[in-house]
Amino acid sequence: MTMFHELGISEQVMKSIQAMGFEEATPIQAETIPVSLKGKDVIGQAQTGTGKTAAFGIPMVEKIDVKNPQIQGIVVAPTRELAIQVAEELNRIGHFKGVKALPIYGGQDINRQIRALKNKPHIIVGTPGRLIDHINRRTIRLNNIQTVVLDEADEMLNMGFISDIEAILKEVPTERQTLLFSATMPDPIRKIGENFMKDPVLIKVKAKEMTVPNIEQYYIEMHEKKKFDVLTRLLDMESPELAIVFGRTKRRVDELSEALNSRGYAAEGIHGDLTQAKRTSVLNKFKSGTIEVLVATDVAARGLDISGVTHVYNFDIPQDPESYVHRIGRTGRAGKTGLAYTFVTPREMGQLKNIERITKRTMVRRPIPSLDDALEGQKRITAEKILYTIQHENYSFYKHLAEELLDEHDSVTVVAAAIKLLTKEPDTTPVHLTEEAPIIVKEKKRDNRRRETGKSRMKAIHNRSGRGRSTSTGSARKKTYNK
Ligand SMILES: Nc1ncnc2c1ncn2[C@@H]1O[C@H](COP(=O)(O)OP(=O)(O)OP(=O)(O)O)[C@@H](O)[C@H]1O
Ligand SMILES: [Mg+2]
Repeated sequence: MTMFHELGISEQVMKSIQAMGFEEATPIQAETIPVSLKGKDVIGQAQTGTGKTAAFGIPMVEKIDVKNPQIQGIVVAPTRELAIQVAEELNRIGHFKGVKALPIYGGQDINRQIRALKNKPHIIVGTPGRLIDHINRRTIRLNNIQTVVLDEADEMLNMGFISDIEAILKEVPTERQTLLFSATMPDPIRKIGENFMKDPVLIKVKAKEMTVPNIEQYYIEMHEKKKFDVLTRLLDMESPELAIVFGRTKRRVDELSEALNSRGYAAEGIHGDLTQAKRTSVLNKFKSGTIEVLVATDVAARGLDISGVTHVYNFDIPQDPESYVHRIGRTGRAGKTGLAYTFVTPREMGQLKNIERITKRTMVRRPIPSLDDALEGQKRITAEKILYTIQHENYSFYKHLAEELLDEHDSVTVVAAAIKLLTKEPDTTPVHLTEEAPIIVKEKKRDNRRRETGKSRMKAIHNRSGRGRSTSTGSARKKTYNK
């Protein structure tokens, strides 16, 4: 256990940390903050939701000279929403010191950003495309930058972004400090990152698994056509506080959110083809609980920190193990618990095994839930609501009517009718979903990372299916197990 004041942090920043409600430093913070304060380049890898933002944010803010009006630090992030979130966190950390961070991202009026830049932010948090735009217009100058952070570094150094990153780093003085952070860091990508760094210190918070232990991980094998019913049954059974459903494509996300709405769920979609205004409004509605299901492409997979996300559903299995780690990491953050379900078609079982091998964690097989399971779940929720009302609310106003009803009917009849009225019965409104092609991986594809013998692979398969069966408790579940 490490307290923040043991890490050499100034009084002003300590005040912010207290105001943010942080008591102890998380392991990645305890390990990286002292090294980073010494000015060393750092590659920091730790599981999702373990406070990597403050791990780079605290030393970054410490290094800023508030009297210097030039941009001294830059954070590059893969999505607009993440850039906004990271800038917010840096502003919180920098509050008492007077350090200002500004998010710069595509889809927002560039002139508005140019005006905001006149306020002389000390740190810019940007998405690559828009940053390059500003560099080319000479509306931001990076010649005084001392610290560069690549958040979600493996994503930023991947094919889609690498040339942008190179273009940005060309503008930054070479005698800078460079920090790379992510929950995942495949070796080949880490090596690319090292080319941009000076004697980097690799700080990897030791963990047996790549995913957080407090996320329960399940998979359900089913045919493509069954997926939507399974999703709605699970939502009925588990009534998540907030849930994220990940789909593979933008079309998928649009169709899924429409289908969920037609069955009475408050859902909206987020993906890269929507206007920024729409993306922001959907995300805000989700944060405030106006919508309870966010349907998303991988645009929402990385970095987003939304409290209250209790469930993640991979409606389509992710393209790669890293995406899996980040998607499910939207729940189970900062020590909270979470549940993750992955839907897998029979032809995609190879991909599931790949994910399990790379994350070093097995998912527990779950049976296909039945309509009865869904109804039972909703009935239980009604009962919980009634009990809560009995204990915590004032219902004396309704007692007279209750007595009148009980004069004519027995109590079980009255209560059963009331439960029926309060219970959302499973809705089977037909919906339209275009089929997605399955992800078929040859088992050998990623074996260069961690070779596995045929024998141990068989053992893994055997263990998993064994565990799946032992978790199917009720008879209804057992019946549907092999559907
Ligand atoms: N020392 C701390 N004590 C308590 N809460 C903390 C601490 N550090 C960070 N947090 C909180 O934990 C949550 C997750 O932090 P953060 O978003 O930085 O995680 P992350 O490691 O960057 O995750 P991801 O890999 O998903 O990006 C945030 O809500 C943050 O405020
Ligand atoms: Mg993060």
